[in-house]
Amino acid sequence: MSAAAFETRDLRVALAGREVLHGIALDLPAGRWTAVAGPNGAGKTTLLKALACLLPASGELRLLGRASASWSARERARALAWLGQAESGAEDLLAHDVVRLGRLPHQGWLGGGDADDEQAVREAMEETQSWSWRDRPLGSLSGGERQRVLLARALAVRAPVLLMDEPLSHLDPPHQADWLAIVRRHVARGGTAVSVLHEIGLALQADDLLLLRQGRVAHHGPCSDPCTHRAVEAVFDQRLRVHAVAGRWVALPREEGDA
Ligand SMILES: Nc1ncnc2c1ncn2[C@@H]1O[C@H](COP(=O)(O)OP(=O)(O)OP(=O)(O)O)[C@@H](O)[C@H]1O
Repeated sequence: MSAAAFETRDLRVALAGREVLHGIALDLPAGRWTAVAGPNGAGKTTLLKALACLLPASGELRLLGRASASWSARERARALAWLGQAESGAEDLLAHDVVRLGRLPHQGWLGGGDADDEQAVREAMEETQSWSWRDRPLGSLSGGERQRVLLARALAVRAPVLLMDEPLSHLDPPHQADWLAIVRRHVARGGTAVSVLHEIGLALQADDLLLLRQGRVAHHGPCSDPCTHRAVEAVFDQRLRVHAVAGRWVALPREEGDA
């Protein structure tokens, strides 16, 4: 798929009277995984929320080729699944019911899922290995278990576009690897994934890397491109180095005296 999942022109967001995104122009391709990285406060979460229409923004925003404002909330909720950072609430809801929320955009106004909804919920919970604690309240789960339930809720939407802000928080290395496999399967099926990741080594496993700094795009390019690696080093003030290890890219902190 070659169309853009998101196109923005002069996208601006102000929070508490201060502009924090300063005219972002982007084409994020569909059918690829884009990781978003950059220093603290660069505007990564704000950009993701603006793409999801969770924040008011000015400028142009198109989702899957159509002006974002022309989508109804329901259409958008079917097209775009959201996994936010440190989501709270719904502590008393059972994990199973939390994941069922992901099916709401597909259900009639009277609610009540059908067999297809239940199938989507079960598959999403099995994919994130959270099915076995489906009858436990969300508030009783560990940070990593909870994150897997929330990921299952996003997957249960079966949306073509997945937007995830720090999806790996609390996940141990095996479940980080499972998350990578889930994202790759989504993309292999033609889906689009955009994820904010602080761990640069993991971000460099995406197809493309979008680097933000001070509310502006510092770089946008393929993770395999050496220019992207140099841009990563620059955006973090040369405080890390990108190295090739066993055919993958890793970013290691650069200490005083390192070459
Ligand atoms: N609710 C808010 N009100 C006012 N300013 C905000 C609000 N949320 C974020 N900001 C500011 O907007 C800027 C961008 O914040 P944002 O959370 O998008 O950055 P980020 O790149 O995701 O940061 P981090 O890596 O620390 O999570 C920061 O300067 C932040 O202080």
